[in-house]
This record gives sequence, structure tokens and C-alpha cells, in this order.
Amino acid sequence: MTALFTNPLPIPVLGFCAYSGTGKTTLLKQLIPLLNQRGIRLAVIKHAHHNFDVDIPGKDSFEMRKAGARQVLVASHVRWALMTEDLVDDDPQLQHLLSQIDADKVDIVLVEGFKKLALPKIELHRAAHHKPLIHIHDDNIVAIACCDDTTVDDSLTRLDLNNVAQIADFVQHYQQAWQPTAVKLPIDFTETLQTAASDAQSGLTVSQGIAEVLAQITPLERIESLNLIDIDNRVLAHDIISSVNVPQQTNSAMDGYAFALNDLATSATLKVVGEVLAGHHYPDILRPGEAVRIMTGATVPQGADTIQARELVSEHDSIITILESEQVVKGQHVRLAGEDIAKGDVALAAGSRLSAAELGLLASLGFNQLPLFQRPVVAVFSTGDEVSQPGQALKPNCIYDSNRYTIISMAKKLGCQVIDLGIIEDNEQILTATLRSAAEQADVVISSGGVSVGNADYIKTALANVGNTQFWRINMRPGRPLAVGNIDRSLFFGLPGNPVAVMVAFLQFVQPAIRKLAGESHWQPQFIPAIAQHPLRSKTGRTEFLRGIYTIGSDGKIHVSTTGAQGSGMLSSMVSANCLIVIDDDTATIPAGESVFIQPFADLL
Ligand SMILES: Nc1nc2c(c(=O)[nH]1)N[C@H]1C(S)=C(S)[C@@H](COP(=O)(O)OP(=O)(O)OC[C@H]3O[C@@H](n4cnc5c(N)ncnc54)[C@H](O)[C@@H]3O)O[C@H]1N2
Ligand code: MOO
Repeated sequence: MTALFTNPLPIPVLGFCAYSGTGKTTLLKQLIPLLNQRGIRLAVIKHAHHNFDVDIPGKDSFEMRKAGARQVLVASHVRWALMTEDLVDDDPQLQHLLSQIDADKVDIVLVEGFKKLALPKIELHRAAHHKPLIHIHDDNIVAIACCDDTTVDDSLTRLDLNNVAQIADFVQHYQQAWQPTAVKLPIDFTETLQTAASDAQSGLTVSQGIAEVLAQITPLERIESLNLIDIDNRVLAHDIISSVNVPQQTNSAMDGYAFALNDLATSATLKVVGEVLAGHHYPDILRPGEAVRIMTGATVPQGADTIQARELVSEHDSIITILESEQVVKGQHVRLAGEDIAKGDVALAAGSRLSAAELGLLASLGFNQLPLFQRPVVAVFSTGDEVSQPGQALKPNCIYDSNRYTIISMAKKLGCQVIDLGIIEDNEQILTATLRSAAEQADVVISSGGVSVGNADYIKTALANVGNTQFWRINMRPGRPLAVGNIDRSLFFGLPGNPVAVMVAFLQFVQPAIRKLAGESHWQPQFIPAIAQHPLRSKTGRTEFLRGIYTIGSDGKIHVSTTGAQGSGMLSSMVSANCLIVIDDDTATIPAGESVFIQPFADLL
């Protein structure tokens, strides 16, 4: 009977619910000053069932609103009030109302009304009114404030409706003990292994599917050594320990003057006794009242602890005056030896993927040859009588093979070595031979097509001849059918035929598998919250991956809209998208303006 509610604020929200006439407002009027005395800053949201007004006819703000202004903000040095005309069919949305509250200014929001929402509430009950108890049908009641003659289940905190101080104690404790609930991502990467068989009928969730896939993988242990210049997107096989400090010497981050800050206490003028360029050092220790001219990257002389940039110094005849000397902070523009990486630190851990920043860092430590996991070898083929080779004339009723190209490109992006096996005709002997030879050459074999009911026969029988594979139904769209298994020591993925389903299934299942196989430690995709530009629809019981375009709105926040039609054969939707919008299996609709998680393609595609 309660409707879903998510608290959008970083502060607690506590409701008060009761049948009318129980005295909610009377209690709140007594409770608020008591809580204020205890230093708790409050906001109150009150639900009104009728057409209320807070303004008075004749006041300028009232007249302007009546003249047609949809929002009127009236402000003085004491308070401001924003009045918004917002005619909605049903009850106003509490989540939307809460997002109007300034969470920096209050410690808790008390809500009067919104009885049907699943927000934590205190029930107020007077036995004399002979109304039913609310908590019997509402698990969100955290306490009941009632009179002596009410019988209450022991499991519920009982408060005395006539003892406001006791209710204030409860609210105070609730506010102090409240913790925001951890953000629930649409895919749970901590999911533990379930038996696929037991869920085969109802299908696996995406999280279960990922857990099942990862459980089948042992990282490859083949290690090779390569020079920095030849390393591209490879995974480090051992921890790299720094044998030097970076930077090696304490040096200047500015062209300017180095001196001891203490000297400025007596005078803003100092005597320049030398100059030090990058790659050199000043041979003496600075004495009181002395400074050296110093260039960016040059070693800071002993005795100096602070740098002032050249633009903030005037120099005449080797005497400098430090301008704005009162703003100089000890240690400014000084880069300490080892502040980036200290000698003996793990500079990069085994399992790190090496791209531009990591390669630069390894170079900065003086490393050249590095131990790397060998690249996983991936063999890819397409199946289907209608699937034709691009570059050749398209036969009637056929389509060009696009899946092999998207799969090969994504596998290469993950640093794999790819064997292209082309299009394999729907023939059991040929498919069996292809799978056998693919498994001899590759760590991972990927096919597309032929995994849904009915179409799967050849792939299924060919697989049964050479390995063991499970056919799963993943509760997601697109990408519902998925085959995963082993052929000898190789991993097999049978991706669905629809081109968008191929890409989505690759990103969700094949990608983590290849990353784990390649020895990479951090393979989880990033989820970023974005504001839905328009209502988004899904179905509970399955995870929806919509193709989305995210942009930064004029409010500085990330907004996302879909690319339009979402057919799982429409590759153009992937081309115009820059992210997947991921709607979890508990959610059917996301209203416009609400938050939704996206997976940016970033460097994945
Ligand atoms: N009765 C049912 N029918 C279907 C179901 C189902 O559960 N029950 N699932 C649907 C879903 S979801 C998908 S996805 C597809 C998956 O089918 P298959 O993996 O068997 O793939 P095919 O039938 O061979 O092809 C589907 C579609 O994709 C095109 N295709 C295939 N290969 C390629 C390629 N290399 N490049 C481009 N396009 C390709 C093919 O022409 C079909 O249009 O099954 C649904 N049906
Ligand atoms: O896997 Mo399918 O239609 O969901 O593309």
C-alpha cells in the first residue's frame, strides 16, 4: 500500500502520519521549538489537500501572480519565499518538493502528510478516536506515539503522545544516528555466484550473469617483457617499486626568487646572491636576508623554504622587494623531493592497465623494460545464412555482417590480439571444425547469432561436440540470449545476433571477462548519475540499456536523453549515442527531471 520513495537529500526526512484530528500540527508546533533549543535546524513540508494560498490579495506579489507570473519570488533581508504555480493531476511529488529544500541550512526535514509514501514515519494514534492503526500495513513506521490505552506490538518503539520531550528525544536520536543509504548502482558487481541452472527458467539478472561469467575465468599467466615505447594498453604483471624519489630534489615550481620566509618578518627586501637554473644547484647555504634567482625545476638552495614568482618581485641592483609579502605562505611554489612518488613506494600495482599517464609515470621513474601479461587472443566469427561479407554484392534477403566488425573493434580496444575467422555457414561439421580450431588458437572464442530459441540448433550441436556451454536468458534488453562456456581451455561467448544486442552484451559480459583474463584488477564500468531530459520507460524484472546522449546542461549538471527509436537491430542508435542509460530491474519509469545512471562509452568503444 506504500509507494516507493527515495530521499534525494543528504539529510534525514521523517514523516508524521495520523488520521485527521489526531493532533499532528499541534504536536509539531510544540516539537519544533524543543528541537530548535537542542540546536537542530528544521525544515517542514506540509501536504495540503485543498487549493491553499500563502499570499494576501492586494499585496504586490499576489497581484503579480494573479496577473500570470508562474513563479513569484519575494525577498527581504529577513526571508524569501518562492511561490510556484504547479498544477498536477495527483498529489505533488515529495521527492521533487524535497529537492527544493536547502540541505545546507537544515539538519532534518519533518513531513506532515504523504501518508502513503514509503518514507520513515512516526505514527500518531489516539485510541479514543477509534481509528485503525497505520503501522499494521506500513513497514515504514519507525515509532508510534500514542496514549496509555493503546496496545502496541513490542517490536515498535512506543512514545507517549502527550510527552513532547520524549518525542523530541526520539527525533534527535533519529537525526544523529541517520546515515544516507549507500548508492545502489543498477548493476551489483559484488553479486556472488548463483547456480545458473536454478535460475535458468526465470533467467539471470545482469549481476548474476557477470558473477557466473567471472567465476569461469582464471587470469592468464603468460608474461612477456617489452620496452616502454612498444607498450600500448597492456596490463602490468608485477608491482613496480620506485627506486628514486620523484622529484629527485626539492625544486621550484615557478620562475622567481627563493628565500626563507622568516626573513620577511623583518623586511620585505632581500639581497640576491646568485642564480640557479634547472639542472644546476646553488653551492652555498642561504644566510638571513639573502635570496637567489631561481628557474622552474631548479633545485631549491639549502636555507630557502619559499618561492615568490618573478611577477611579484621588483629587483634593482641585486636588491629585491617582495610585493604582497603579507600574502606569502611558507613553502609556496616549492615541490618537495618525493612528493609525487617516494623511493620504495609501489608506483604502479600489478594489474594496472598502462595508458598515457601510466607510461609517463613509469618513464619518470626511469623504467624502460616492463613485465606485462601477454595479450589475450580472441577469435571471432559470424554465423547465419543471411549474413554476407561487406564489399561483396548483397544477395536478396540478406544483410551485411556488422557484428564481426563491432566485436573485433571492441576486442582490440581492450588490447586483445584478434583472429578473424569470417562468416561460418550454418553447417554442423564446418561449425564444429571451426570451434575446435578456434579454441586451439585463442583464449576466447566469440560468435554472434544463433543463440535464441529455434535458431540455435547448429551452434548448440556444434558446441556440444567440442565443449560444454550453457545457454542463458539474461533479464535485460537488448541482449537477452547469451551462451557462455568452455571449449578445452578456451572461453566461449555466443552473443545474440541483433547488432545492438551484440554490443551491449559484449560491454556487460565479454568486457569484464577479457579484463579479468588479461590480469586487470579494476574492470568495473563507471556509472554516472544524470538527469533524465524526458520520461524513460522500462519494465520491472529486467535491466534496460537505452542508447543515450549526455550533455552538460546550462545548470552545469549532466543531462541525458535517448537517441530515439531503440530497436536492437539499429546500429545508428549506437553511433549517435555516447552512453548507455541503465535502468535497473526494480524500476519501470523514470520521470523527466529525475536521476538515472549512465555508462559513458568513454574509452570502451
Ligand atoms: N521466439 C523467440 N524469438 C526470439 C527471442 C526469443 O526469446 N524467443 N529472442 C530475441 C532476441 S532478444 C534476440 S537478440 C534474437 C537473437 O537471435 P539469435 O542470436 O538466434 O540471432 P539470429 O536469429 O541469428 O539473428 C538475429 C538478428 O540479428 C541479425 N544478425 C545475425 N548475425 C548478424 C551479423 N553478423 N551482423 C549483422 N546482423 C546480424 C539477423 O539477421 C537477425 O535480424 O532473437 C530474438 N528472437
Ligand atoms: O537481445 Mo535482443 O532483442 O534483446 O536484441
